[in-house]
Amino acid sequence: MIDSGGGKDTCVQVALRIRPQGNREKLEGSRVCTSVLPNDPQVTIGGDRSFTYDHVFDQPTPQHVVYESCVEQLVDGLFDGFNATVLAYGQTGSGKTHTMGTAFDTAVVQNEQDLGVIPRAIHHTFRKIVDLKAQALEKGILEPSFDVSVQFVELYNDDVLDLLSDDRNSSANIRIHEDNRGEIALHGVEQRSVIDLDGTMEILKNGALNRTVASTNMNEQSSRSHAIFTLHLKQQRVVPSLLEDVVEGKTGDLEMEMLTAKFHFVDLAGSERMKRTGATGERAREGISINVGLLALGNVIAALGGANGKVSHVPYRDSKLTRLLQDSLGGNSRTLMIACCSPSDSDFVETLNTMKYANRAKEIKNKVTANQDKSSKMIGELRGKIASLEAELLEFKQGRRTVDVDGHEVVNDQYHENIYLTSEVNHLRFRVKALNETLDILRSENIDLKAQKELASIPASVGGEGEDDAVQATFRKYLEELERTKSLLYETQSTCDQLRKENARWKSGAKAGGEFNSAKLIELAKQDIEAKRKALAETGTSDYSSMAGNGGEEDGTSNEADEIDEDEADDEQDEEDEEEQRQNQEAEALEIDLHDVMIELDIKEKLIDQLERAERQNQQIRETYEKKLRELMNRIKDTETERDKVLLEGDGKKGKLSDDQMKKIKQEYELKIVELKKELKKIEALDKEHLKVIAKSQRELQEKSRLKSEVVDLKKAKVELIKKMNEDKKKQKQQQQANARAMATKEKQTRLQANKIRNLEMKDKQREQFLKKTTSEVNQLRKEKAQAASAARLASRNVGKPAAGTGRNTVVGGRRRAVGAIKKEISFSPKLAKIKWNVLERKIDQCVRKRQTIRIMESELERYLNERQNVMIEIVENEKLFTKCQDIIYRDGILEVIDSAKEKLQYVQNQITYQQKLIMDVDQQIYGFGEKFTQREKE
Ligand SMILES: Nc1ncnc2c1ncn2[C@@H]1O[C@H](COP(=O)(O)OP(=O)(O)OP(=O)(O)O)[C@@H](O)[C@H]1O
Repeated sequence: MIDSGGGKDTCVQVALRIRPQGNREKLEGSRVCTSVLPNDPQVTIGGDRSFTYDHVFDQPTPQHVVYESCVEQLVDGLFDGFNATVLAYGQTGSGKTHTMGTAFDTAVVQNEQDLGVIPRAIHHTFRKIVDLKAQALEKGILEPSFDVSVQFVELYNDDVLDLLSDDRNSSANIRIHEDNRGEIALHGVEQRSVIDLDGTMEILKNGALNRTVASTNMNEQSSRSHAIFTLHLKQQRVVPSLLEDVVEGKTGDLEMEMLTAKFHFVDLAGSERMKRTGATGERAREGISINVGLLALGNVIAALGGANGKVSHVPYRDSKLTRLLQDSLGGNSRTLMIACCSPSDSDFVETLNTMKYANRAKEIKNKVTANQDKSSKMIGELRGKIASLEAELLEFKQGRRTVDVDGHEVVNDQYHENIYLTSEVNHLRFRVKALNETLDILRSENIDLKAQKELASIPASVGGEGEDDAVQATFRKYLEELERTKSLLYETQSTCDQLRKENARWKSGAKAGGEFNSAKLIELAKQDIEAKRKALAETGTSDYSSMAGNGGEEDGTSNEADEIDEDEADDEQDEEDEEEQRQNQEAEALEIDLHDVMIELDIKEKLIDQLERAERQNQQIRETYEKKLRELMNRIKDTETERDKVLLEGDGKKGKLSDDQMKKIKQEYELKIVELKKELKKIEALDKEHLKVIAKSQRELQEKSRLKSEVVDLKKAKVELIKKMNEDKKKQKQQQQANARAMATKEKQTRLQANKIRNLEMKDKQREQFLKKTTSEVNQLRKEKAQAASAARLASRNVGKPAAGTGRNTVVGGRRRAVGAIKKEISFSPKLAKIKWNVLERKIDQCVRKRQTIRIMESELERYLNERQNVMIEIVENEKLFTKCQDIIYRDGILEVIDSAKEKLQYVQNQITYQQKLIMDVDQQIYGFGEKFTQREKE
């Protein structure tokens, strides 16, 4: 089972798949050289060499078993944000494309059982999406949203080609990019969004058919490139851990999280031997490129699975293939390598190599973590915060909440008071309406009473009751008219009062030159605009001149030689920083200017608005005046005619109304007319005054149009300024990009230099250690020599006076030690180093010779394999001849030939087995020696 990961070290999983023997192999008489024990992930090759992997699939294993055993769980992990990679490796024709499921044949409809890993994974992904959505619906929570997209590229002759692009030559724009989290991504490659199985399968099929394929001796449809199909999955879902809490009622908040993961399906091109594939020309060139890529991959695997798990330098950058697979090997990905091999002994060497390659890959440790977007969690929190703050702000705006002098938040009483007062106002409005209605009733009653009173004061009429009613009605009419005129007069008076007040305010404003003097304001604004415009023009020219200056400087800089000198690099860096700072300052200045212009525009527009409003007001006032004048004049006219009519009627009814009464009525009317005329005069005077105001506003209007044109100018200036800012920003961006490029090159060079320095330092250290060791050895020898010399001196002094029984022995012993020491001194010399060197050379020579032996044995094996093929052909042809031939004598002869061919076949087969065994033995020896050699080197 694949580990769950979670930031822990996870080993690369390895599965070995042995394909069934092909017809050609059977015809050639190839024997099966691999054996797998049932229910044991172990494979044995050549009878006695065994390898153990995470999974071993023998010849008849169907596609779904491979998928379900080791790929399905990787697809499941994709939905928890874990990256995954499936890597198919193996010799040409070993079944990689078949296993991955990209062997599409336009003529043949693929059987569902034959579907490989990729189609099954796509199917699984879309089925899981539907299931997860249904589960969410069932639980009554927010449905997760998914965004699936695919990429399909091939690495052909170390060029990355987009298999989904119409332009096959677009590789120039494709870049391999490593982001700051160390994730590898391809830029310039089409990433197609997909929504269902059919659409994705169509894309996969089209891409696979675009892949470079050619026929070789080993495979009819041999892939000539490494292909990488990538499935990207973006998922937004409710955080599952919190979901349980919500279901249990512990919390009511659901949090969303964003998960991203990618699944690389890598179908590597098969390793091949030119001799066997028969590749020449273009095919040979492709073969070399394939092998180079695989060799680089092998080096990366070897470095990652290094001794004791210590990884020093991993040569990812040696090829594009390894660079693209950087995440998958030693990075953040659950990786499965499916090593494909042939069971036939004719592919013995390749199969053995594949098994060794896969064995090394088992040692690689990846660090797997879920790609969860931490910011999505934060966004949820921030959204909640914004909502509560908005609600709070609304309360502040409404005045419900305030802050007291101590800075404490308090709920405002005024808010409640306002609500109370608003309801009171509504109530009072209602009351006013009711009172108005009562007033109307009282007024009409008053008129009735007045009319009755007037009538009572008139002596009893001659015309009887009917005539009295008529007179009362006339009185009523007059009195009503009188009341109406009175109320109109009150209204007009109050309007006049208001206008008078307003006029006085305007006048006082004009006198004081206060803030309401629009003419003055406009004047001020004009002056301001002029000043700003001048300032802007000056800034603009200075900007351009400074920019031009910069351009010159830049040219100068770009022409400088690109020497890798640290001081120079620092200076350049400083200059670049200064330049950047200056440009930033300029941009800031421009932005301030733009801000000022915008404020100016705002002020001007507000002014114009104010003027327009004043103009509208004037117009309205003027219209009201004119209306009032018209009305008053009409009313005077009406009252006059009414008076004349009443007097005439009074004349006609002589005897009914006395002269005094007539006079009184006349006087009343005259009085009214005089009052109305007075009013008219007043309004005419006001009208005149208002006309003056209008004339003034006309002048202001002219100012306004001037202002408007200035605003247009200012807007133009703003557009120009924005354009200029954009241009500057563009230039700045280009400059920054150029700087970044230069920096990257410098960094690369620095890195290279650092590497060089490190290597040299290491060598120095080694030399130092060697020197130390040698010096201590020399010192030791010197010491011994000195001891020997002193012993010799002592011995010579003691000559002639030997100690009883020991004298001679001591001398001899001393001499011997001295000679030994001298011998030792002689043994440490260039001669000794030469001997050591020779040993080393011999060992290297031995190793090379063993490798050469393997090569010879391999070609010998190949010779026997060819021979077996020929013998098989001979046997088959003779058997055919035998069945066809009727002649008994001739048939006997054929039988004899067949028998001897079979004997030869047996011999050749034995030779093949022997050669394979030999190869394995020597291979093991070299491996062992190689280990020892490395150890010695370390020592
Ligand atoms: N497990 C299998 N069952 C049946 N047939 C298989 C199996 N594996 C491979 N084959 C057949 O073997 C042939 C070669 O397989 P395939 O093209 O997949 O090899 P390959 O490793 O991709 O080769 P190359 O590296 O040259 O592209 C094909 O005809 C394929 O159908």
